[in-house]
Amino acid sequence: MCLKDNHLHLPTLSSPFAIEGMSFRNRVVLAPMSGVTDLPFRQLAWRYGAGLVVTEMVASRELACNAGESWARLKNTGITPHMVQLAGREAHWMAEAAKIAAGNGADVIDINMGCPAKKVTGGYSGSALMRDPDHALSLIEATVRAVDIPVTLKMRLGWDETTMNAPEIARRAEAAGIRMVTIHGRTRMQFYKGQADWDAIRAVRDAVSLPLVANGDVTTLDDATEILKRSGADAVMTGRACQGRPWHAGVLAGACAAPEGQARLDVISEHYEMMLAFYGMETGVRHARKHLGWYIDRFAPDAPGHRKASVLTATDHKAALSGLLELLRDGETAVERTMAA
Ligand SMILES: Cc1cc2nc3c(=O)[nH]c(=O)nc-3n(C[C@H](O)[C@H](O)[C@H](O)COP(=O)(O)O)c2cc1C
Repeated sequence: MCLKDNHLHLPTLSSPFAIEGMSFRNRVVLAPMSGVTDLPFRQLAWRYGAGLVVTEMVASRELACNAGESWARLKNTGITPHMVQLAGREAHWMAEAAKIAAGNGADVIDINMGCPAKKVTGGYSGSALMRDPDHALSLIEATVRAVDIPVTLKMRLGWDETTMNAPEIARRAEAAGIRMVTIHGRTRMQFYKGQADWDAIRAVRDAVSLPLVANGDVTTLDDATEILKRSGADAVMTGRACQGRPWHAGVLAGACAAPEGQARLDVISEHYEMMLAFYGMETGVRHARKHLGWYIDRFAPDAPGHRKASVLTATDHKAALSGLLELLRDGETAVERTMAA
């Protein structure tokens, strides 16, 4: 297909798209992010109009053995479809975990083959699986066989620049029954360095006819349009750009306007309360700190260090929230003053 044709057929971000057996309300997907896209965050992203949201990765063996925080990661209320991401290195545990997830309300299982973290790749899961496509395929086949809900796959371009095997794995995954592939346009060895290579994702487009989601450094509407054009993908996935603005995927999809002023403070307060309710007071206060930090960095970037630190170290939830709101109000006043000058 020539570029001109491709441009003419560029899908609109706000339009629905489908995988076999299921359709999604638009083409902007919130990326799975461990420690970030917990249930409160996903609920907000969903309410503001993200087309699809994905849980944090759930370690398959832990889930099957009832250990760790896996069960909390599996929870869902009010989001349809419920897409659960599983990570693991053994076909047996992936299959067991997939059955548990499906039995507990998952509508889609996503297999994580993209995580670069040493803790994960050291255990030969995440992107390490891309180094051994035969083994990766055995995991995929076992997962697909275990459940009768759609199974999707998220991976990188390859392990490093000499082994860009995403097209080969995608082709084999399609034959094994995978229903959608997401590609982060970096290799594992790049971690998060440099720019994601949106053009390189096109090699996967050319290899499979599955629905394809393109990911990596999508922040603005222009980025979202450009990654679709360059990769030939059907949908985009955005991750870090949503930190400190859970509504952002919905904004990119044209489903909502970014909240401003008091409306923004209200969402942020609600997010805080949701985290306290989800994790319990003590863990909630600790867990919420990274989100508060992102809100401050985004909306009060010039906040004095000592005020930011006092919000982020507060152990009392009321003190943390009131300190945060004060900082954000001051941040807005500073922006208004700059604009008036
Ligand atoms: C804090 C953090 C946690 C992540 N956790 C996961 C995860 O659990 N599963 C996964 O497939 N990818 C994970 N990723 C990768 C993202 O899903 C996404 O592929 C990557 O951030 C690139 O997209 P972006 O440039 O829009 O952020 C994580 C990324 C970040 C920054």
